[in-house]
Amino acid sequence: MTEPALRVDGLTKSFLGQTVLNGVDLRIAPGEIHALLGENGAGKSTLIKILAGVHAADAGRVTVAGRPLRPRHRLADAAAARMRFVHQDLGLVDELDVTENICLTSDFSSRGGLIRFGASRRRVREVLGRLGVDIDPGRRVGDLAQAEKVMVAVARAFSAEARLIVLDEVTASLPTPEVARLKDLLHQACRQGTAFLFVTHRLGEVFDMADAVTVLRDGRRIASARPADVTHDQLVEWLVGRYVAALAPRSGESHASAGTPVLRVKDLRATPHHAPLNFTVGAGEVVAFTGLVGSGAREVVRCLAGAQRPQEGTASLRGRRFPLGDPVGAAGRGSRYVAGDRQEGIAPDLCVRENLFLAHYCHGGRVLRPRRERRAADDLIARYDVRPPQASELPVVTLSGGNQQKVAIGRALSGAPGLLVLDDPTVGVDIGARVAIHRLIRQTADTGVPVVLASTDFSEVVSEAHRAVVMRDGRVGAVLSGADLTEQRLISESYRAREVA
Ligand SMILES: Nc1ncnc2c1ncn2[C@@H]1O[C@H](COP(=O)(O)OP(=O)(O)OP(=O)(O)O)[C@@H](O)[C@H]1O
Repeated sequence: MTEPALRVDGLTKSFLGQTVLNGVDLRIAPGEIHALLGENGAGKSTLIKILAGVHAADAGRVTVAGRPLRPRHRLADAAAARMRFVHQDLGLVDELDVTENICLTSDFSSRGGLIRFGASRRRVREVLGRLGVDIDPGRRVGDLAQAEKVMVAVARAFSAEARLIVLDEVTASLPTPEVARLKDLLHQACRQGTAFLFVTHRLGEVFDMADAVTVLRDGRRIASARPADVTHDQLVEWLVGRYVAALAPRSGESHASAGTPVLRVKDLRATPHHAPLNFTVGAGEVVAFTGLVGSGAREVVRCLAGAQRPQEGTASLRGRRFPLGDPVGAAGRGSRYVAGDRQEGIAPDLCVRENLFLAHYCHGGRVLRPRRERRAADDLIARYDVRPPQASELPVVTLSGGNQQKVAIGRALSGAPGLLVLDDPTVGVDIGARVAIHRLIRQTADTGVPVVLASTDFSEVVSEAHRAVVMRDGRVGAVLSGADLTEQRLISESYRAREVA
């Protein structure tokens, strides 16, 4: 009988007396794509870090292709067992080309101590060819689209003759069509015997890509199954511990029509590659900018938030000049921003409570008495379901990634914003928090606040936006609303724009 590519038995780990993994078992067959699901803080990253040798388990055993790793194994042991890890930041060097990035970890071809660049490039071309990836090995990685970067990172892991590749939320900010390209690549690698452990919060990807799925909840393995044998509702129940009707997949709903335009943007060119863009957003309207990665949608939203300086353009909010590319000026007009990049969104040296009140104090809010501030922080933690519930005084960096995102959202929504600007607000958050965040965005919009959203998640765009602006190469490809705003149209318009350009 073939040994599993990975076998995990009774893995247990505690941090500061809190049990984070509790006797977790896992089996992954060679050539299998195995999805790992769990709410924020369920223990997925901790499991992966133990596999990688970053954290030592308190108990349990890891066996790779029939050979047990020694207890408290190190990074080098994981590498020797041919496990490779692709994290969300991908770990690529933008300044180097594809060949250099791939050979950095899997060795350059050399003779007599000298690197043979031609031979290295040929080898990389052969690896990319085996995976069906059409990227020139000489291209600078910084010039690639995000989906291509993900493919280079997977190819790099694959080229090291990996037996098991762990993908930690690498699809989190990839739009639906680009996930389909990644799926083809994984299937190519699987045919050659490589197995994948694949962390995602998108249940659709489990049904679309995975051969098997394991669900963790509060550090315990709740179930493992084949996606074909379970329903969406069953997965949700395993994830959150009960059936929650609100977590069923939502299709586009007819929103109340938007009010009169309050935000007017004129001739905005976010970068030298953008065409001038004119748009308005009504009171209570949610306008989404979307498209394939690199379409230029995100930059438009970042200019509004002040996170990026535009080339040119002017704006007004409720009749008053609104500064573009000026974070302090934008905040002074009541704009609140949730950054897509979590590193940008939190102050890592501060605790959760301090992070929650950062915007309040930075914008001249009244100083609260310590006890009142602690109580208010606890209320926000409960409202946004930040875990653990006693997180108030913990350093924010000890929270799981998704819970850090909930803190950033809580900070933006807690005041009374005059404009809400969101960049992929639900990346990395679990489905329960996603529903809660969407509800809060809608409640905020319902009070007359204009909302501008950049999102790579087409189902989010369909369910939350009144209007979607599909961009490509810094230009508007299409504007969709009402019955035209469907995932299918978003996909076809994203690609149609590419063909037209
Ligand atoms: N170094 C650490 N010190 C203290 N606590 C930690 C540390 N790393 C993780 N934790 C805690 O362990 C728990 C599990 O975190 P983990 O990052 O594994 O969750 P996750 O399932 O990956 O969540 P997410 O989906 O948000 O990434 C969380 O409660 C987190 O606060």
